[in-house]
Amino acid sequence: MGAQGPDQVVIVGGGTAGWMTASYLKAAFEDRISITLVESGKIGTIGVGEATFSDIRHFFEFLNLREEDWMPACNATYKLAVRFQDWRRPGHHFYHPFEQLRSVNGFPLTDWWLNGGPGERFDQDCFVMASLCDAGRSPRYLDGTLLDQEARAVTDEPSGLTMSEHQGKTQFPYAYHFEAALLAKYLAAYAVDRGVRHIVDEVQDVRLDSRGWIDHIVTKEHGEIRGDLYIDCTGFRGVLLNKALEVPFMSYQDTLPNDSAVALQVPLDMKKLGVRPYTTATAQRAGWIWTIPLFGRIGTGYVYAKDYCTPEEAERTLREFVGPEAESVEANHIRMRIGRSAQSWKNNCVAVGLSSGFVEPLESTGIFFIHHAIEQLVKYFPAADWNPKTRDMYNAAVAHVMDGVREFLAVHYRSAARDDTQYWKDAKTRPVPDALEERLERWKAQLPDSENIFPYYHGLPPYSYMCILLGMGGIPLRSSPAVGLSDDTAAQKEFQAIRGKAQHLVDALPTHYDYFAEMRS
Ligand SMILES: Cc1cc2nc3c(=O)[nH]c(=O)nc-3n(C[C@H](O)[C@H](O)[C@H](O)COP(=O)(O)OP(=O)(O)OC[C@H]3O[C@@H](n4cnc5c(N)ncnc54)[C@H](O)[C@@H]3O)c2cc1C
Ligand SMILES: N[C@@H](Cc1c[nH]c2cc(Cl)ccc12)C(=O)O
Repeated sequence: MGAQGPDQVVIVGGGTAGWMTASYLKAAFEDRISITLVESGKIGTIGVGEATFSDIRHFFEFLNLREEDWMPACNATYKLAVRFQDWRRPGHHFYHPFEQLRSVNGFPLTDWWLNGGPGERFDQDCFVMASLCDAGRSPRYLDGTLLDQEARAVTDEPSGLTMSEHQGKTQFPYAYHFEAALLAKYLAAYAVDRGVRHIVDEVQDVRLDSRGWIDHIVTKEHGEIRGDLYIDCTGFRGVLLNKALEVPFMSYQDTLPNDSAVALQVPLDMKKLGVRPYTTATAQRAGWIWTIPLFGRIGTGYVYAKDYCTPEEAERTLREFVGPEAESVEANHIRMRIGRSAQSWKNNCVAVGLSSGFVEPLESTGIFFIHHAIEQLVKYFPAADWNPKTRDMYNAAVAHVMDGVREFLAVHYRSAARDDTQYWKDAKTRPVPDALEERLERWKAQLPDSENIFPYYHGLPPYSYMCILLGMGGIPLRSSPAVGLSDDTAAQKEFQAIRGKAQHLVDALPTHYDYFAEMRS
C-alpha cells in the first residue's frame, strides 16, 4: 500500500465491467496506481448486443475517446428512444425518448396534453423524437453536426461532472447500441496500452486474512496474486464478494419475476432494411423481446419468467418473431440473477457489474450501473485508514440506483394495460416495492414530478415516469385542475411548434443507416 492509501488494484473478470473499470481507473489515476486484471480464458462473458443510457458519453469523454474511434469497432449505432410495442394492446406503440419535456406556465406539456392534446399520441405531440424514430432518422447530419441548435447547446454542457450531478441540467438527445463484448475488447487494448497488467487465468481460491479481508487470490497457472483493493467483476458468479466474503444477494424476484433470457445475434442486410434509431421492447405472452439494431446485425432476445414459459417455448417464440434470417444462428440461453448484493463493497472488495447487481434489461440499465459504480468508486476511493464511512456512502449510492430502477421497472408492469395471458393478469396484482403503491396513488391525482418519484438518484428523471404511465395505458391519469381552468393558447402553440420542428427535421436529417455508412466510409 502506498503512503496515500491502497494503490495496488486487482480486478477479477474481463467482461464489460472489468475492462470499463480498468480503463477508467487508469484514466483517473494514471501510473499512481497499478492495476492487474485477471480473467478466465474459459468462462465466457455476457454480451448480447446492448443498449445504454445517454450518460455513457461522459465515460467516453473521460477516456478521451471520440465516437469515430470507438463506434465502428463496436458495431455501434445511435439510440433515440425505447419503443414499447404491444404493451397496451397489439398494434400499439409509444416511445420513451431522450428529450427534455417542455413546460408551459409551470405545468409539464403532458399535463396540457391530458387536458386536450391535438392528437391521439402523447409521445408524438409532446416530443420531437417520436417522429424522428417513426421516420428512422439519424440525430446527426452527414457532416456530423447535431440535430438542432438546442441540442448543440447541450454539447457545451459543463464538463467534469458525474452523472448524478448532470441530472436535470440538460438532456442529451441520444444513447448508443453496441456489442458489449467488442467494447470490452476495445477497452482492453486502451487499458493494457496504459500499463494494466493482463493475466488470462482462472481464480481458484480467494484467501482471507484473520480479519476476513482478502489477503490474496490463487490462480491456476500464475500462483498467488496480491493487491490492496480487489474488484469483483466476475459476473453472476460473484466469486469474491458473494462466495468468498459471503455477502448475501437480495433477490428482486418478488416484484420482477423475469429470470431467464434467450438471445440471438442475427446478421441482416442493413443497406436494404435500414437501421432503426431506437431499441424495441415487444410484449410477448410471458415477457418481452428486445430488438437492438447494431451495424450489420441485430441483437435480439426474449426475456421471460420461467414460471410461465419453458426455454424451448421461449426459443420457438423468438425464432418465429425474427423469421428465416435466424435459422442458422445458435441461441444463447441465459439464467439471470435479478437483484443486488446487500453491500457492493465489503472490507477491501468492491463488486462492479453483474456481481454487484442486475435487473432485467427493459430500460438498458446494466452498463449504466457499471458506469455509476465506477464514478462512485473514484469519488469514494479509500484512503490508508479505509474509513468505513466512505464505504457506507458508496454502498448507499449503489443500492439507491438499483432500488430506484427496480421501482421504475415495476411501474412498467403494473401500468401495462395488456391482460391477455396469466402472466399479464398477474402483473396487475404482483406486489410492488415499498412506497411505490402510495406513489402510484399520488400519480393518479397528479403526474409524477421530482417531489414524488423515488427520492434518491437512480438515473431516471420524472418525465421518464410520465412516458411510461401515459404510454402503458393501464392506470387512469388526469390533468391538473389548474390546467383545465387556464387559457391553453401557449400550450397549443407549443404543440404546433413541436409538430413543425419534427416535420422540418424529418425532411432535413439523413436516415440512420446513411449516417453510419458515411461515418465508416
Ligand atoms: C440478457 C441480458 C441482456 C442485457 N442487455 C443489456 C442492455 O441492453 N444494456 C445494458 O446496459 N446492459 C445489458 N445487460 C448487462 C450487460 O451485458 C452486463 O452488465 C455487462 O456485459 C457486464 O457484465 P460483467 O462484466 O459484469 O460480467 P460478465 O460479462 O459475465 O464477465 C464476467 C467475467 O468474469 C470472469 N470470471 C468469472 N469467474 C472467474 C474466475 N473464477 N476466475 C477468473 N475469471 C473469472 C469471466 O471470464 C468474465 O471475463 C444485459 C445482460 C443480460 C444477461
Ligand atoms: N439519465 C438518463 C435518463 C434518461 C432520460 N431519458 C431517457 C430515455 C431512456 Cl430510453 C432511458 C433513459 C433516459 C439519460 O439521460 O440517459
